[in-house]
Amino acid sequence: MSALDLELRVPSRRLDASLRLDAGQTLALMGPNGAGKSTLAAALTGTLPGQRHAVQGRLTLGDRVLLDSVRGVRVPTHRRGVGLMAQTPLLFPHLDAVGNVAFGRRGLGERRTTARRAARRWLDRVGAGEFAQARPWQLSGGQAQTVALARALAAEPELLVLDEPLNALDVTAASRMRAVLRELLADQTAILVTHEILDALTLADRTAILHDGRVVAAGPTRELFTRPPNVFAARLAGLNLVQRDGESLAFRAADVVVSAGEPDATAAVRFPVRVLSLEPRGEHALLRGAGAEGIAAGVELHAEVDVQLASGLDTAPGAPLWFGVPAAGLREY
Ligand SMILES: Nc1ncnc2c1ncn2[C@@H]1O[C@H](COP(=O)(O)OP(=O)(O)OP(=O)(O)O)[C@@H](O)[C@H]1O
Repeated sequence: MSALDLELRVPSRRLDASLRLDAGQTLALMGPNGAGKSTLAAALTGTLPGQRHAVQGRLTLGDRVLLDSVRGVRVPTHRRGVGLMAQTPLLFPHLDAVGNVAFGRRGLGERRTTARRAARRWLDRVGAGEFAQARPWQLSGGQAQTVALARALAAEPELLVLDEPLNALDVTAASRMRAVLRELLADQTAILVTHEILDALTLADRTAILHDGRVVAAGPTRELFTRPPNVFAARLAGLNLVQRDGESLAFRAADVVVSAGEPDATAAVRFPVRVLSLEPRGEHALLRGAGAEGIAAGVELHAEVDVQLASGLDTAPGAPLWFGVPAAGLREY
């Protein structure tokens, strides 16, 4: 297991990011579209087009320097010890699952029988042993992704980069893959690119948020989303956000008190809203409203309401209601 230390710049894509990751930890890399997540992933694996000129900075993995643009050190992709699991499995169609998984080890000079034996072990570990003889076209999306995971792991990478590995999977296949990843990432240094807060929370010790090519927030995952340090983290955590006097007010849907009439002084802020929808969520319901006037005018706000309470309110689309938030539920950025 190796620690990761990077300071990378890709000027053509406006990426300028520094990150550190302890050996054996998983870091979730999050951020809006175009933030630079895939660019950073490709710079790590050494697969960015025009890599030689495009990427500057320093990258160390364990005690090995993989990139140092000042000293002219650039370790090529196949010698980095960085494995990639991409959004789509990209398996070789002419090889069966074992052949695909063994491929990387063969590339490192291992004998065919030894490589295939190791490949079978990895297929078993990811729960894909039964597909060993299958060709890629005989596999479902989820099955092919598990084979791709086995292939990435079979090369025994010091760092595993997973670029939105659950993206193309249906709900059942994604749940299964999440369970497999949870077990395998426990003692693997890894970077997981994801848009899903659930994946960050279940799979990653730490999370870094990229915005416009910069790391704008980083920390232990649970802490980052429970007490978002800034507006970028608050937005990803799904908090309500309203602008006031150049500041952002953030609050959780669970902290909103919904009422038919204007809230009393227990609410530090109050917003008149028009109902957009009421969506049942077990004992609670998610009430979506649009701010009707004042600082929240036109802003979509969410409140988590008790179904008993919701049943006593007029929640038809367009109905007027009030959202109030006590001081304890407010964060200002
Ligand atoms: N092939 C490319 N050629 C040139 N610029 C690119 C290319 N791909 C992405 N970019 C630019 O690089 C920047 C970072 O994009 P990148 O794809 O890394 O973001 P991302 O965070 O992975 O986004 P997404 O969540 O949509 O995958 C963006 O400004 C984007 O327009």
